[in-house]
Amino acid sequence: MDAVRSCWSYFWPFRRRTARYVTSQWDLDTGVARMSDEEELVLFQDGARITMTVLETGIRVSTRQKSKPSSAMQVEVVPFLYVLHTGVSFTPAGRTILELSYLSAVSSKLQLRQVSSDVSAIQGTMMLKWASDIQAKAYKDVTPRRRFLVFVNPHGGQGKGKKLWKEIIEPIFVAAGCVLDIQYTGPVSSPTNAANIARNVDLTAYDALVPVSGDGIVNELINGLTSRPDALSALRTPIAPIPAGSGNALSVNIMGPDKVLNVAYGALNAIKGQPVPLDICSVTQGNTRMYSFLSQAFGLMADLDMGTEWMRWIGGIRFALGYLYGAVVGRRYNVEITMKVVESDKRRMVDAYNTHQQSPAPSLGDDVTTTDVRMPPLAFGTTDMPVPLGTVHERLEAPLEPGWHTFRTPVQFIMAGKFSWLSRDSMLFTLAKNDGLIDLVVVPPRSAFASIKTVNRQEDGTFFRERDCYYFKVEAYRCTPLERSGYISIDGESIPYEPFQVENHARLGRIMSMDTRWKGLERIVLDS
Ligand SMILES: Nc1ncnc2c1ncn2[C@@H]1O[C@H](COP(=O)(O)OP(=O)(O)OP(=O)(O)O)[C@@H](O)[C@H]1O
Repeated sequence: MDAVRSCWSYFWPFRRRTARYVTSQWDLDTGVARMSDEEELVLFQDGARITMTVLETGIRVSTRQKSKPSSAMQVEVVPFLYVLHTGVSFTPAGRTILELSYLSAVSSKLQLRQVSSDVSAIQGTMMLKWASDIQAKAYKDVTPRRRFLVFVNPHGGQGKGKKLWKEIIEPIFVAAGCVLDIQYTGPVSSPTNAANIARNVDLTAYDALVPVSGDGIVNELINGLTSRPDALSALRTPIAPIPAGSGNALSVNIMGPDKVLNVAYGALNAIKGQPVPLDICSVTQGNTRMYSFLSQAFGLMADLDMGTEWMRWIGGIRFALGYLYGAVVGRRYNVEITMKVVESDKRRMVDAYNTHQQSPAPSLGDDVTTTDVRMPPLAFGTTDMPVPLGTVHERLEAPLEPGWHTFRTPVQFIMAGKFSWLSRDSMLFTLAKNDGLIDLVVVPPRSAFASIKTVNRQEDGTFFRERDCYYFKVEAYRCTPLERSGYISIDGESIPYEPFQVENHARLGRIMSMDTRWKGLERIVLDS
């Protein structure tokens, strides 16, 4: 073999001639599909010659337009993850048709590509094996043809939900052979609100609930599922969010801030993702119990969300404008906050975060199975009951001993959350790990200058380092507004401006994700 190779290189001019011969053969191409011994498949579709070679990690797809033989060949390696479907069908007329659909990453947005080509000239069994091998690699750990209950919010984000669904997401699901039930959601007041549907639907018919929306519909789905008599088993139906709202925080935390711009990636996540556990928080106001999976906000951070609803049409930038306005006006909010602190030392929290990032992600198999399907009782009661005040502080301070602490103090804002990203340009809970605890950030009143100066620190996740950013890991907390009016936001939705209490329930829900870890900073290095 070596001798042949050295002969070959010695006669290099023949190599060039052979190459030319291959090029000229292009003109003689008959347009008949063929497969070489190396399993290189040559197909013809819409005036293009497509050559496919199966590699270890995916398929190399080389496309050349027949009308322009001299044009450059477009070559793309499609990872198996991006392959939606490969199959062979036989027509009544005796033709063999290969169908292959995949997401192409050639342009900045993932694009659906579909090949459907007559491959009758290739032996049928050979073609079947080729297609089924690829299909098996494309769906290595996942069942193909998932059954989805899709919730399209036509009103979500900038009102583009329906268009995104029709033009991008539905074609991808259809190409992947998914079985679809589609519900267009209505406002909370209507019977077609997402919570109502989730409360009543037969969940055994679906592999996932797919909201084409922002976080508001996900919140409604979770509240609908938790209100069922079979709440705990219902919550195990994975939710696969597709970012079509204005904030889309859940999707950012699954896919990362760049991929979240790509709704096709969200569709792929629904098709190929695996369920990962999701903590859910109980929020009580008197005898009302509701659920939150993302964040709770009080003060400026609630005002900039709820107070800018009227600017929804401009997209996510409304949050930035709301923040700037509040900072310049210098609003302060008097509050009493009581919390059960587990950790309040930033250095120790950073160490724990870095250790978590390096250790294997917890799997669903670690979950304790229980026969009880109702929501767990409240460990810390409701706002109707006295809460242990613990040590009472008249001003903010940290670190604190673990246990109950109460602050009575004016604040600029209080925010509690479960994930690093609040939106694709805001990382407030840098140390969050969705790990059974709630990350609670309390910021005292600040000058407009200090607020604006640190805006970019919320973007890059360094805000928690600010001396006046008090960062706590808590099991539960109660927030009592001491002013008459304002906003409280739960997962971006407004609730009455009254005391509210929050406690965490670990791993009750399921979210579909192609990553076993929630997105956040890889590693945090604190200055010495
Ligand atoms: N057909 C509809 N018309 C009006 N409002 C609707 C309709 N369907 C749903 N809604 C309401 O829209 C609200 C927001 O939905 P969604 O989460 O999709 O978008 P968003 O709030 O823009 O996104 P984000 O929470 O990421 O900012 C929900 O509270 C829901 O009640």
